Amino acid sequence: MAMSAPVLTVAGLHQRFGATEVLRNVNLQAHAGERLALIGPNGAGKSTLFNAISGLLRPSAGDIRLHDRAIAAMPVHRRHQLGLARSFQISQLFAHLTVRDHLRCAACWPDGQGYRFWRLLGRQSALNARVDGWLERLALAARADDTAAELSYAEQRTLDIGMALASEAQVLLLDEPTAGMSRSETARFVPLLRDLTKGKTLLMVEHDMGVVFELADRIAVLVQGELLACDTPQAIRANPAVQRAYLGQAHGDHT
Ligand SMILES: Nc1ncnc2c1ncn2[C@@H]1O[C@H](COP(=O)(O)OP(=O)(O)OP(=O)(O)O)[C@@H](O)[C@H]1O
Repeated sequence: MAMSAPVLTVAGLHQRFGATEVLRNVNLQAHAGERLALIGPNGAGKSTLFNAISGLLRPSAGDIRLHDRAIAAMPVHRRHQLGLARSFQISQLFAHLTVRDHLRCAACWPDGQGYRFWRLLGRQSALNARVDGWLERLALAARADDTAAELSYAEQRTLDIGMALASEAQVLLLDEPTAGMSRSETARFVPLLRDLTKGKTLLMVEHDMGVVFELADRIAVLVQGELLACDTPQAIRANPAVQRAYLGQAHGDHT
């Protein structure tokens, strides 16, 4: 994995809000098929980094590259067209649209048709077969004709992530994927997420250290806007600077 060219590169990233520098010279790479978790204390700059990568913020300085394309100045939809999708902590679903129709919308995206043609495309059997496949993989087949509002919170998160996957995004940014879930929902969701995202490049912000250590291939630790370390879970667990800055307390709290 370390030999492959990075899929996502953050290089020398700075983010200032007025006089306050919230991110300072952040350098990060994610490789194809790698699951990278971003952790750090409250206010460390995790959401700010996510916002810069997904396109909600224009960095003050530095580069963000998707494969070899510079994306730091691109609007969100262009990044999505290039295969970068973000799932939000609060699901971005339409309350009255069914699960099947959500997935149908998302599955139209790679055909380059845009959302407005989804009704027309819905008649096509290839698209329907693709959507049926996603319903199975997401374990949402029994909920296909229910509206998003009728789903449990965990099912809504699953659908939200499923839409990113159905749009054939290769790089997924997941904003606290298990936040708000009960322990049993999290226990069911983590293996599902692992299975669904196999082969995808994943960058996630997650506060639950149990989830982080179970899912991540590498963990990036952000402290006060600077990247303190980025390494395997074992190395991060053993890193004295990380323990001092954050993990000693947080790991004990969450697991
Ligand atoms: N638009 C903004 N304008 C000014 N300051 C901001 C803005 N957005 C974030 N900040 C500040 O930047 C710092 C980092 O915030 P950020 O939300 O990125 O941290 P975080 O690591 O995601 O925290 P948490 O774990 O609590 O979500 C905080 O001090 C926050 O107050």
